[in-house]
Amino acid sequence: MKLKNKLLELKNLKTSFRIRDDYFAAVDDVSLDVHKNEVLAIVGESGSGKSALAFSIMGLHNRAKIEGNIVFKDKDLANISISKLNAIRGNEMSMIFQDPLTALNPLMTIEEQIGEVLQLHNRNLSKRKRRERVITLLDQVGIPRPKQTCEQFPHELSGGMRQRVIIAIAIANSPELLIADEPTTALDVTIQAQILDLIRDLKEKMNAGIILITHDLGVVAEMADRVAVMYAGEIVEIASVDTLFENARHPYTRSLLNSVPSDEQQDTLHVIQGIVPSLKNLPRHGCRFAARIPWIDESAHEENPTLHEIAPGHFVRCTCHEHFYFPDEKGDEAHGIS
Ligand SMILES: Nc1ncnc2c1ncn2[C@@H]1O[C@H](COP(=O)(O)OP(=O)(O)OP(=O)(O)O)[C@@H](O)[C@H]1O
Repeated sequence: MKLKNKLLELKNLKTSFRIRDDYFAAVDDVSLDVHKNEVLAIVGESGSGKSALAFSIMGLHNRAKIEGNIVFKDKDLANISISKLNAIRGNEMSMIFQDPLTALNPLMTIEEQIGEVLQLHNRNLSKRKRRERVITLLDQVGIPRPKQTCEQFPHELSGGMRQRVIIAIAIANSPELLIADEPTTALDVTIQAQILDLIRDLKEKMNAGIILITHDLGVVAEMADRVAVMYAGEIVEIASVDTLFENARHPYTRSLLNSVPSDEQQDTLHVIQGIVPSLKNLPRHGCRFAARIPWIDESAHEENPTLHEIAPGHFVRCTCHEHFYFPDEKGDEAHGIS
């Protein structure tokens, strides 16, 4: 796939949190690009660093140490003043948060909350024009009675409606980059499909670049152009969505895909056991996934694993993928760690 119009470039991004007297990297040396009119999905288990990555791009970590570069349209967000960052956030770049209740102010009406974002980035907007724009946005995100909803408070709306309001806020100023962190996790399937349609519209009609963080590989298959797989703070594989589903290489990606039952695979479902270690206990040297595939010989791993471009646009970390296999269901004791 030919990609142009780079919108965002992360260069060796490292986000570390302080635990007692030391810093521990939750995002470790991540480099990736996002382009206009592209959905880049970021997948990985809980604790792999997806939200920490998103919050770093938005500059929302209070006390984390951020190293590396976050280049958005030629500005390095990791190294600009908070006032310059505030002019970009909610305007050229915005985020849909996981939990609509905590992201909305319970004491403000829906009109006030959306109006606030509009006003912040366009002080000359008259009250009448602002209200018109709020109503248009609510209509655009599929809220059936926008005028009535304007007067309501968040607790008066259903989960699906609240999530639509969050999206209306996120797209209020037609962002060029949108980060959606598990935007549909809490919603039922029908609402989920509608919200995903809205995000797709934003990409296609407004030419936006979208980072979609999700656990759900079905959502990835439906929405993504490219996929980055994160494990223990690192990107372990990046590929186009078709390549990822047809020819995933990294043992972690393969086990993620293998944990989703498919029609052909009813009898054998090899799930690699264990979880992402806690931040303090992350392995910092060698292949971070090695402990979860102990039946693969140590010599298969690189000493300092890097991302290798094994085909155009397809990057895989470490050489262990060349030697990886799922242990036979019967016979092999080393089926995973518990
Ligand atoms: N503010 C913080 N202080 C200390 N550790 C943190 C902080 N935020 C996140 N972490 C740790 O960083 C690691 C990555 O967390 P993160 O929330 O980014 O994972 P995630 O992949 O988004 O998980 P989930 O899918 O559950 O949201 C975890 O070990 C988490 O406990």
